Amino acid sequence: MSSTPLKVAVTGAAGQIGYSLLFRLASGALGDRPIELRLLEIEPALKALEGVVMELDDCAFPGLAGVKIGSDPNEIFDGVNLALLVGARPRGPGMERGDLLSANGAIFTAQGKALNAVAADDVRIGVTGNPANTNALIAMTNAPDIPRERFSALTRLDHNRAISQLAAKTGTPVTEIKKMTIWGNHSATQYPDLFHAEIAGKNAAEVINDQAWVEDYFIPTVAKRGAAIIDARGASSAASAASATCNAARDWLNGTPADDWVSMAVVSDGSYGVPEGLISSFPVTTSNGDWSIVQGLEIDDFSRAKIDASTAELAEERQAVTELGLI
Ligand SMILES: NC(=O)C1=CN([C@@H]2O[C@H](COP(=O)(O)OP(=O)(O)OC[C@H]3O[C@@H](n4cnc5c(N)ncnc54)[C@H](O)[C@@H]3O)[C@@H](O)[C@H]2O)C=CC1
Ligand SMILES: O=C([O-])CC(=O)C(=O)O
Repeated sequence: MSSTPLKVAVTGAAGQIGYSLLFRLASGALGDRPIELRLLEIEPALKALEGVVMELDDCAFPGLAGVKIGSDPNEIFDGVNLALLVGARPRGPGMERGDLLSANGAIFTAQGKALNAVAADDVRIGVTGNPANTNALIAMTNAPDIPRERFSALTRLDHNRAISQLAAKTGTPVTEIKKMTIWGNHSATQYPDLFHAEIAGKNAAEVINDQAWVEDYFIPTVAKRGAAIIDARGASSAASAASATCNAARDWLNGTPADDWVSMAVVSDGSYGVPEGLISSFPVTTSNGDWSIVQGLEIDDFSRAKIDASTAELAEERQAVTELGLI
């Protein structure tokens, strides 16, 4: 393992997710390698961010090699190996993700360009800020010199939510649930697919053996969990989103176990009929910082319709940001 610190940029670092994410990263969520944090915020939030940095200092984290803050992406992204793009306008009560497209498009255009100009050659970019898939598409398109495979949008929170629901339903530890898949968009159209998942080594759909539960409870509970949390908390999920952001980055950099896979929204190569170029969630394995889409899964008519509906929404979002001139 390299002892040179991994340079990790976090945008929106003074926000809700940032307040959980920074402390997880600094305490070793990505592994034993020390990290240097590069924190990007808008000018008015820098004072609050200074307070968060005081708290990071006060934790005396052994693995935190340095912290730099600022509002200029060209300075903050300089030489970064990992960029976690969290900063965006979050959804409030009654808002759909479409409302966020134009509000957030400009942010991801500028950040894509800055990453293209100054990030390290090995940079990996994870987008958490919503609408995450399309924000990642905007950043990727505005960073033509960075390989497209280096961009990913977060569907790991949905993946974790799906695992948790299956664990609760079957009384099984979460560690026994493997090969969960989220397909499509990080939105209410996403398709949490348990037909290839395993519970203690057995096919999850066969263990559950209750299609009505899958259709009427499992899928909507996972897909609408974000809205349920906003409704209950009056603010969108933050600690769980930070946790999933760490899980996704750790697995991307360090690899997935041989008997499992994870869900990541990555650029489609046309696999499973998902239109080429969309950033859509797939089952993936990772190794040495690279991902590959798990191939050869059988997709029945029920799953096909669900995947198609979510990817159609992604194609509409792509069309909308094309018309806005963002890509
Ligand atoms: N993909 C996922 O699973 C999830 C995504 N989210 C999304 O994550 C995003 C952040 O959520 P919160 O932390 O709760 O929001 P927040 O509003 O608490 O924090 C966002 C921060 O981003 C900053 N920001 C805005 N424009 C920026 C820019 N151009 N550069 C740098 N920073 C900028 C704001 O000043 C603010 O501090 C939202 O878009 C939210 O919808 C939230 C939960 C789950
Ligand atoms: O739903 C939202 O706006 C926040 C989010 O992405 C989630 O919790 O999955």
